[in-house]
Amino acid sequence: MVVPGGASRQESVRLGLDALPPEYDVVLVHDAARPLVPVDTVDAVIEAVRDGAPAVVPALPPSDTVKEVTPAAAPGAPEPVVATPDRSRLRAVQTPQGFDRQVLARAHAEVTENVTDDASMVEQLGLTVVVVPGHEEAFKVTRPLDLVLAEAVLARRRLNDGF
Ligand SMILES: C[C@](O)(CO)[C@H](O)COP(=O)(O)O
Repeated sequence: MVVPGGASRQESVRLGLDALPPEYDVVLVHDAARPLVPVDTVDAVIEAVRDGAPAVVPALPPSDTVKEVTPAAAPGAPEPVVATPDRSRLRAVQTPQGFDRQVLARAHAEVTENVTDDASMVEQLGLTVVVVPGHEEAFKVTRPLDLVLAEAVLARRRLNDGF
């Protein structure tokens, strides 16, 4: 089933949820921009939801040190650093994000502010979101270099797996 998207990522997810037949109680929200996510990652997300987690995200520890900044005083000016979060507690989150259907529906009914992922809406309900291991091949293909990497991943898969 294909449903026309909305004006925002949240609205598109909500429209998809509204159209979902009643028999499905686990819902995955995936970025089309992550076409190479391995099936094992998808399976791990589904399994964690089936095991009782209200919301599950695949994620990787960042390999860079991450800084929090304040916005630059003028466009192009250097940004002042305000903090360096402890990297061992940070995770770079991917998709598909998995949800108990009722929980995701409640999040979309109650949370109105703009967010960058659905799991953060569940966090705002005060429910626990859990992390399962993500995969380096689940990166977003949004920049020219990502396309080069995607082609390399596909070439390796063709060589190793025949597809
Ligand atoms: C959901 C997401 O992929 C998690 O990293 C990310 O937030 C999506 O961001 P986008 O700007 O909507 O691609």
